[in-house]
Amino acid sequence: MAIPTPQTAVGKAALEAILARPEKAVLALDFDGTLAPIVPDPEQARADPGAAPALAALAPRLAAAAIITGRPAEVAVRYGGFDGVEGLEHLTVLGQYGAERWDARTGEVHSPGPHEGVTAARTELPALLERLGPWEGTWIEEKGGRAVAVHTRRTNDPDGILEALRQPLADLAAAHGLVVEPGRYVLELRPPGIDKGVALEAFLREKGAESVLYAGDDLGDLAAFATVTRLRKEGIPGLCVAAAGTAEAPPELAAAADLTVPGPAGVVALLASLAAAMR
Ligand SMILES: O=P(O)(O)OC[C@H]1O[C@H](O[C@H]2O[C@H](CO)[C@@H](O)[C@H](O)[C@H]2O)[C@H](O)[C@@H](O)[C@@H]1O
Repeated sequence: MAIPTPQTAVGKAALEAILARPEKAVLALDFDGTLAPIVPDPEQARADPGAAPALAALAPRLAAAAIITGRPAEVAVRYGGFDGVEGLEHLTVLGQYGAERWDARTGEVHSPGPHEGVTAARTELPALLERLGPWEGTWIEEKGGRAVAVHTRRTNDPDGILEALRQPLADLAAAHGLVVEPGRYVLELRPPGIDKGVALEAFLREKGAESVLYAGDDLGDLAAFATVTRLRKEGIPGLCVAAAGTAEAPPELAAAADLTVPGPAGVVALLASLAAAMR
Protein backbone atom coordinates (compact mmCIF):
# COMPACT_ATOMS: atom_id res chain seq x y z
CA MET A 1 0.00 0.00 0.00
CA ALA A 2 1.65 3.20 -1.20
CA ILE A 3 1.97 6.28 1.00
CA PRO A 4 0.36 9.26 -0.76
CA THR A 5 2.87 11.88 -1.87
CA PRO A 6 2.62 15.34 -0.23
CA GLN A 7 2.12 18.18 -2.71
CA THR A 8 4.65 20.49 -1.00
CA ALA A 9 8.43 20.22 -0.69
CA VAL A 10 8.29 20.80 3.10
CA GLY A 11 5.62 18.11 3.35
CA LYS A 12 7.79 15.64 1.43
CA ALA A 13 10.77 16.46 3.68
CA ALA A 14 8.62 15.94 6.79
CA LEU A 15 7.37 12.58 5.55
CA GLU A 16 10.96 11.49 4.93
CA ALA A 17 11.95 12.59 8.47
CA ILE A 18 8.99 10.71 10.00
CA LEU A 19 9.87 7.53 8.11
CA ALA A 20 13.59 7.83 8.85
CA ARG A 21 13.11 8.11 12.64
CA PRO A 22 9.52 7.12 13.55
CA GLU A 23 10.50 6.68 17.20
CA LYS A 24 11.02 10.47 17.35
CA ALA A 25 7.83 11.38 15.46
CA VAL A 26 4.53 12.51 16.99
CA LEU A 27 1.16 11.86 15.33
CA ALA A 28 -1.77 14.12 16.23
CA LEU A 29 -5.25 13.79 14.77
CA ASP A 30 -8.53 15.64 14.96
CA PHE A 31 -11.64 13.48 15.59
CA ASP A 32 -14.86 14.60 13.80
CA GLY A 33 -14.41 14.68 10.03
CA THR A 34 -10.88 13.26 10.32
CA LEU A 35 -11.32 9.92 12.07
CA ALA A 36 -15.13 9.95 12.29
CA PRO A 37 -17.29 10.58 9.21
CA ILE A 38 -19.53 13.65 9.50
CA VAL A 39 -23.14 12.66 10.31
CA PRO A 40 -26.24 14.82 10.86
CA ASP A 41 -26.58 14.02 14.58
CA PRO A 42 -23.37 14.75 16.55
CA GLU A 43 -24.35 12.15 19.16
CA GLN A 44 -24.31 9.44 16.49
CA ALA A 45 -20.76 10.18 15.26
CA ARG A 46 -18.37 7.25 15.58
CA ALA A 47 -14.83 6.66 14.35
CA ASP A 48 -14.38 4.87 11.05
CA PRO A 49 -14.18 1.15 11.92
CA GLY A 50 -10.61 1.09 10.62
CA ALA A 51 -9.45 4.05 12.74
CA ALA A 52 -8.57 2.38 16.06
CA PRO A 53 -6.88 -0.63 14.38
CA ALA A 54 -4.83 1.61 12.07
CA LEU A 55 -3.82 3.84 14.99
CA ALA A 56 -2.96 0.79 17.09
CA ALA A 57 -0.69 -0.55 14.34
CA LEU A 58 1.12 2.77 14.02
CA ALA A 59 1.26 4.29 17.54
CA PRO A 60 3.72 1.80 19.11
CA ARG A 61 6.30 2.73 16.44
CA LEU A 62 6.14 6.46 17.27
CA ALA A 63 7.26 8.74 20.08
CA ALA A 64 3.59 9.45 20.83
CA ALA A 65 0.10 9.69 19.36
CA ALA A 66 -2.71 12.04 20.35
CA ILE A 67 -6.24 12.97 19.36
CA ILE A 68 -6.83 16.74 19.63
CA THR A 69 -10.53 17.49 19.46
CA GLY A 70 -13.26 20.00 20.25
CA ARG A 71 -15.19 17.17 21.88
CA PRO A 72 -14.98 16.53 25.60
CA ALA A 73 -12.10 14.04 26.01
CA GLU A 74 -14.33 11.33 27.47
CA VAL A 75 -16.76 11.58 24.53
CA ALA A 76 -13.97 11.26 21.94
CA VAL A 77 -12.57 8.20 23.75
CA ARG A 78 -16.02 6.58 23.77
CA TYR A 79 -17.04 7.50 20.20
CA GLY A 80 -13.58 6.53 18.98
CA GLY A 81 -13.49 3.14 20.72
CA PHE A 82 -9.96 3.97 21.91
CA ASP A 83 -10.05 2.58 25.46
CA GLY A 84 -8.49 -0.81 26.17
CA VAL A 85 -7.15 -1.31 22.63
CA GLU A 86 -3.87 -3.20 22.36
CA GLY A 87 -1.36 -0.84 20.78
CA LEU A 88 -3.09 2.27 22.16
CA GLU A 89 -1.80 1.91 25.73
CA HIS A 90 -0.05 5.30 25.44
CA LEU A 91 -2.65 7.23 23.45
CA THR A 92 -3.52 10.71 24.73
CA VAL A 93 -6.81 12.49 23.98
CA LEU A 94 -6.76 16.26 24.39
CA GLY A 95 -10.39 17.36 24.53
CA GLN A 96 -12.18 20.73 24.48
CA TYR A 97 -9.42 22.14 22.21
CA GLY A 98 -6.77 21.06 24.73
CA ALA A 99 -8.40 22.09 28.02
CA GLU A 100 -9.04 18.44 28.96
CA ARG A 101 -6.72 15.45 28.86
CA TRP A 102 -7.27 11.69 28.94
CA ASP A 103 -4.35 9.26 28.99
CA ALA A 104 -4.91 5.61 28.12
CA ARG A 105 -2.19 4.72 30.63
CA THR A 106 -4.34 5.87 33.59
CA GLY A 107 -7.80 5.96 32.04
CA GLU A 108 -8.40 9.27 33.84
CA VAL A 109 -9.71 12.57 32.47
CA HIS A 110 -8.23 15.78 33.80
CA SER A 111 -10.50 18.77 33.25
CA PRO A 112 -10.62 22.30 34.67
CA GLY A 113 -14.35 21.68 35.29
CA PRO A 114 -17.35 23.86 34.47
CA HIS A 115 -16.76 27.51 33.49
CA GLU A 116 -19.14 30.08 34.95
CA GLY A 117 -19.33 32.12 31.71
CA VAL A 118 -20.41 28.98 29.83
CA THR A 119 -23.04 28.22 32.47
CA ALA A 120 -24.43 31.76 32.19
CA ALA A 121 -24.43 31.75 28.36
CA ARG A 122 -26.12 28.34 28.32
CA THR A 123 -28.91 29.71 30.52
CA GLU A 124 -29.56 32.59 28.12
CA LEU A 125 -29.32 30.58 24.89
CA PRO A 126 -32.85 29.11 24.57
CA ALA A 127 -34.54 32.52 24.88
CA LEU A 128 -32.07 34.04 22.39
CA LEU A 129 -32.71 31.30 19.82
CA GLU A 130 -36.46 31.58 20.34
CA ARG A 131 -36.28 35.35 19.76
CA LEU A 132 -34.19 35.03 16.58
CA GLY A 133 -36.09 32.10 15.07
CA PRO A 134 -37.58 29.90 16.06
CA TRP A 135 -35.63 27.61 13.75
CA GLU A 136 -36.66 23.98 13.84
CA GLY A 137 -33.70 21.63 13.90
CA THR A 138 -31.32 24.04 15.64
CA TRP A 139 -29.59 21.97 18.33
CA ILE A 140 -27.74 23.03 21.47
CA GLU A 141 -24.86 20.70 22.38
CA GLU A 142 -23.84 20.62 26.05
CA LYS A 143 -20.14 20.08 26.55
CA GLY A 144 -19.72 19.33 30.22
CA GLY A 145 -20.02 22.96 31.33
CA ARG A 146 -16.78 23.79 29.46
CA ALA A 147 -18.47 24.89 26.21
CA VAL A 148 -21.84 25.10 24.53
CA ALA A 149 -22.39 24.69 20.80
CA VAL A 150 -25.25 25.63 18.49
CA HIS A 151 -25.63 23.36 15.45
CA THR A 152 -27.62 24.23 12.29
CA ARG A 153 -26.93 21.15 10.12
CA ARG A 154 -30.40 19.70 10.74
CA THR A 155 -32.35 22.90 9.97
CA ASN A 156 -33.92 23.63 6.58
CA ASP A 157 -31.33 26.40 5.93
CA PRO A 158 -28.03 25.42 7.61
CA ASP A 159 -25.94 28.17 5.94
CA GLY A 160 -28.47 30.99 6.30
CA ILE A 161 -29.26 30.25 9.95
CA LEU A 162 -25.57 29.90 10.79
CA GLU A 163 -24.98 33.36 9.30
CA ALA A 164 -27.95 34.83 11.20
CA LEU A 165 -26.53 33.42 14.44
CA ARG A 166 -22.97 34.71 14.06
CA GLN A 167 -23.35 38.20 15.53
CA PRO A 168 -25.87 37.39 18.29
CA LEU A 169 -23.69 34.50 19.48
CA ALA A 170 -20.55 36.66 19.27
CA ASP A 171 -22.33 39.23 21.48
CA LEU A 172 -23.45 36.55 23.94
CA ALA A 173 -19.91 35.13 24.08
CA ALA A 174 -18.38 38.58 24.66
CA ALA A 175 -20.86 39.33 27.44
CA HIS A 176 -19.60 36.28 29.34
CA GLY A 177 -15.87 36.42 28.55
CA LEU A 178 -16.07 33.61 26.00
CA VAL A 179 -14.89 33.21 22.40
CA VAL A 180 -16.78 31.79 19.41
CA GLU A 181 -15.21 28.77 17.74
CA PRO A 182 -16.73 28.32 14.26
CA GLY A 183 -16.96 24.88 12.68
CA ARG A 184 -18.92 22.84 10.19
CA TYR A 185 -22.49 24.11 10.69
CA VAL A 186 -21.70 24.88 14.31
CA LEU A 187 -20.81 27.89 16.42
CA GLU A 188 -19.32 27.04 19.76
CA LEU A 189 -18.97 29.32 22.81
CA ARG A 190 -15.96 28.42 24.95
CA PRO A 191 -13.39 30.05 27.25
CA PRO A 192 -10.38 31.75 25.59
CA GLY A 193 -6.73 30.90 26.21
CA ILE A 194 -6.38 27.53 24.53
CA ASP A 195 -6.65 26.21 21.01
CA LYS A 196 -5.43 23.17 19.09
CA GLY A 197 -2.17 24.93 18.19
CA VAL A 198 -1.33 25.66 21.83
CA ALA A 199 -2.31 22.10 22.81
CA LEU A 200 -0.25 20.56 20.00
CA GLU A 201 2.87 22.57 20.79
CA ALA A 202 2.76 21.64 24.50
CA PHE A 203 2.32 17.96 23.58
CA LEU A 204 5.21 18.02 21.09
CA ARG A 205 7.52 19.63 23.66
CA GLU A 206 6.45 17.15 26.34
CA LYS A 207 7.27 14.22 24.04
CA GLY A 208 10.51 15.69 22.65
CA ALA A 209 9.17 15.41 19.11
CA GLU A 210 11.68 15.67 16.27
CA SER A 211 8.96 15.51 13.60
CA VAL A 212 5.16 15.73 13.49
CA LEU A 213 2.17 14.75 11.38
CA TYR A 214 -1.10 16.59 12.12
CA ALA A 215 -4.38 15.79 10.34
CA GLY A 216 -7.62 17.78 10.55
CA ASP A 217 -10.71 18.78 8.59
CA ASP A 218 -12.11 22.01 10.02
CA LEU A 219 -11.35 25.64 10.84
CA GLY A 220 -10.35 24.76 14.42
CA ASP A 221 -7.49 22.71 12.96
CA LEU A 222 -5.90 25.75 11.32
CA ALA A 223 -4.29 26.70 14.66
CA ALA A 224 -2.56 23.30 14.75
CA PHE A 225 -1.43 23.72 11.13
CA ALA A 226 0.01 27.12 12.10
CA THR A 227 1.96 25.52 14.95
CA VAL A 228 3.35 22.85 12.62
CA THR A 229 4.38 25.55 10.14
CA ARG A 230 6.04 27.67 12.84
CA LEU A 231 7.94 24.74 14.38
CA ARG A 232 9.52 23.95 11.01
CA LYS A 233 11.58 27.12 11.55
CA GLU A 234 12.89 25.51 14.78
CA GLY A 235 14.01 22.48 12.77
CA ILE A 236 11.03 20.22 13.49
CA PRO A 237 9.77 18.92 10.13
CA GLY A 238 5.97 18.79 10.01
CA LEU A 239 3.34 17.39 7.67
CA CYS A 240 -0.12 19.00 7.63
CA VAL A 241 -2.81 16.68 6.29
CA ALA A 242 -6.31 17.87 5.33
CA ALA A 243 -9.14 15.34 5.44
CA ALA A 244 -11.20 16.94 2.71
CA GLY A 245 -13.02 15.92 -0.43
CA THR A 246 -16.54 17.15 0.30
CA ALA A 247 -18.19 20.41 -0.74
CA GLU A 248 -18.37 21.67 2.85
CA ALA A 249 -14.65 21.19 3.62
CA PRO A 250 -13.22 24.65 4.40
CA PRO A 251 -10.99 25.73 1.46
CA GLU A 252 -8.59 27.49 3.90
CA LEU A 253 -7.59 24.13 5.34
CA ALA A 254 -6.88 22.43 2.01
CA ALA A 255 -4.92 25.54 0.97
CA ALA A 256 -2.73 25.30 4.09
CA ALA A 257 -2.20 21.53 3.83
CA ASP A 258 0.83 19.64 2.51
CA LEU A 259 -1.32 16.63 1.69
CA THR A 260 -5.05 16.24 1.09
CA VAL A 261 -6.76 12.89 1.58
CA PRO A 262 -10.43 11.96 1.05
CA GLY A 263 -12.00 12.21 4.53
CA PRO A 264 -11.69 9.68 7.36
CA ALA A 265 -11.30 6.74 4.97
CA GLY A 266 -8.33 8.53 3.42
CA VAL A 267 -6.83 9.24 6.86
CA VAL A 268 -7.20 5.58 7.88
CA ALA A 269 -5.54 4.49 4.62
CA LEU A 270 -2.70 6.96 5.25
CA LEU A 271 -2.14 5.63 8.80
CA ALA A 272 -2.19 2.05 7.51
CA SER A 273 0.31 2.85 4.76
CA LEU A 274 2.66 4.51 7.27
CA ALA A 275 2.45 1.53 9.63
CA ALA A 276 3.15 -0.83 6.72
CA ALA A 277 6.19 1.21 5.67
CA MET A 278 7.57 1.17 9.24
CA ARG A 279 7.19 -2.58 9.68
O1 LIG B 1 -12.36 18.98 16.78
P1 LIG B 1 -13.29 17.96 16.21
O2 LIG B 1 -13.00 16.58 16.68
O3 LIG B 1 -13.35 18.04 14.70
O4 LIG B 1 -14.74 18.36 16.74
C1 LIG B 1 -15.37 19.54 16.25
C2 LIG B 1 -16.85 19.50 16.54
O5 LIG B 1 -17.34 18.28 15.99
C3 LIG B 1 -18.70 17.91 16.21
O6 LIG B 1 -19.50 18.58 15.26
C4 LIG B 1 -19.21 18.23 13.92
O7 LIG B 1 -19.46 16.82 13.72
C5 LIG B 1 -20.85 16.44 13.82
C6 LIG B 1 -20.92 14.92 13.67
O8 LIG B 1 -20.43 14.49 12.45
C7 LIG B 1 -21.67 17.17 12.76
O9 LIG B 1 -23.04 16.81 12.86
C8 LIG B 1 -21.50 18.69 12.98
O10 LIG B 1 -22.16 19.39 11.93
C9 LIG B 1 -20.02 19.07 12.97
O11 LIG B 1 -19.84 20.44 13.29
C10 LIG B 1 -19.13 18.14 17.64
O12 LIG B 1 -20.52 18.04 17.75
C11 LIG B 1 -18.60 19.39 18.26
O13 LIG B 1 -18.81 19.35 19.67
C12 LIG B 1 -17.11 19.49 18.03
O14 LIG B 1 -16.59 20.69 18.62
